[in-house]
Amino acid sequence: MALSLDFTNMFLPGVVTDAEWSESAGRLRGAHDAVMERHARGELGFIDLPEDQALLEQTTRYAERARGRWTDVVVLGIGGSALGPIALRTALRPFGWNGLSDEARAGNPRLHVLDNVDPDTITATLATLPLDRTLFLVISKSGGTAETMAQYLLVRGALDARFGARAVEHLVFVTDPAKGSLRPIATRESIAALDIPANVGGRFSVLSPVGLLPAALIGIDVTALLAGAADMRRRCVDGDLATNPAGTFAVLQWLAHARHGRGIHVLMPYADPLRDFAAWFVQLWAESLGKILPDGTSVGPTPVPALGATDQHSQVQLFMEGPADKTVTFVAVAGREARGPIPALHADVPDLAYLGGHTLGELLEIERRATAGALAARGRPNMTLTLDTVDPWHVGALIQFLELATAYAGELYGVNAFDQPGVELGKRFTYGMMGRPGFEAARDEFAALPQSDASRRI
Ligand SMILES: O=P(O)(O)OC[C@H]1O[C@](O)(CO)[C@@H](O)[C@@H]1O
Repeated sequence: MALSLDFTNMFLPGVVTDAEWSESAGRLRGAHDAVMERHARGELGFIDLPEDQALLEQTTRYAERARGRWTDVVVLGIGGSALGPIALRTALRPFGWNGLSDEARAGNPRLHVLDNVDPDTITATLATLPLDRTLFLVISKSGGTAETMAQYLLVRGALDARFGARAVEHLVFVTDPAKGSLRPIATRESIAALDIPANVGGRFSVLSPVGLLPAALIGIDVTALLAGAADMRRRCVDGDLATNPAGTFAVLQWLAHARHGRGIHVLMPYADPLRDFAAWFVQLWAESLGKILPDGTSVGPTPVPALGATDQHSQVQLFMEGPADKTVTFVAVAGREARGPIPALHADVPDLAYLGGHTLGELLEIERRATAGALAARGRPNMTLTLDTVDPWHVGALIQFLELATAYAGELYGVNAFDQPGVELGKRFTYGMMGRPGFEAARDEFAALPQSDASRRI
């Protein structure tokens, strides 16, 4: 099977029981029906993205026209508008844009994703780019996020100064079809603009032009990406616990948390190309599920990113012997056993000699199995998602798997997985302090908070 989930190690003494598992069948059916009802009402557009031919064509047509013109593509965005493009770049153009030789890039541009407003990073990036050969993708669902707008203003200033009226040729916006500040600017100035459907939220948008456009521009097969996602969508077409992999994952995570206090959910790929998927998953799981219930109770799991084997020498000590409050989901990649043969040298040095004749691929997979076994031996629940290979099809399937699982988990936790009210207060304080009109009350509310106390500084 192209993407499989082994959840044997969730059924350990003191963790998920067979009785809980059987009882969960109805629970998943309820969650699935609730998700599908919202979808039928026109919400949760992420479910339609794998089969949205119009958006795929919009994207590929733009990428075709751009072919050969740019050496560098820069995404301006943050959160869901940056983490998806980064995860795709790392997975499918491995070793980073700057690690690929010109030949390996086969004429495709390099992809940079700003993802922050650190002045040093942005200034340094802009200073090194060949502006005349650089395309900037301004990606924002809301079309108004402060960080992205600030990045845009900086870039726009540089482009205007250099190219005058032709600056707009270096820009493409990816945003809501109607709302936000970017759309009217695009219309007024004839800047190319691609759509994020109104019913697709930022962290669920990687399979819209948010992820597809940067991916297509650097030569990733976005048709295969969507085909893999569509296949996963079909596998999750009903709410049957025996056949729905995303539902199974969501139910197990929820049971481990709600029934057994395992609310820290580690995602640990054993494959460098998938390392940034863990960061993408963190936003998806955290921003979707960390919420306040109507009765005032705060709920939600805490996602933690990790990387195998690297984190075996860092976080795994905590996973093994720290508080019994975690689940670990490994992501394995099959079929790499022959890769990276280790030379048989130093036959007289036992600490080295046993490695000779094995391969790096074998070592990595054995280390993953050893860690999973060791955790299980200590009663620490874990699962393994296995991809046959890391290619666009499998990455698309992985994305749709985790997005559907998040939607189901929202129902199981009893929260709306598709809003993020908790980030608003900090934004209002920022606007107030930055002098944005209409946010004077927020500025005053912030000023009235207890201020930093000199006696508590060192
Ligand atoms: O794509 P936008 O609208 O600029 O939002 C960026 C990010 O900001 C948030 O709205 C809040 O953190 C995320 O949900 C979103 O991914």
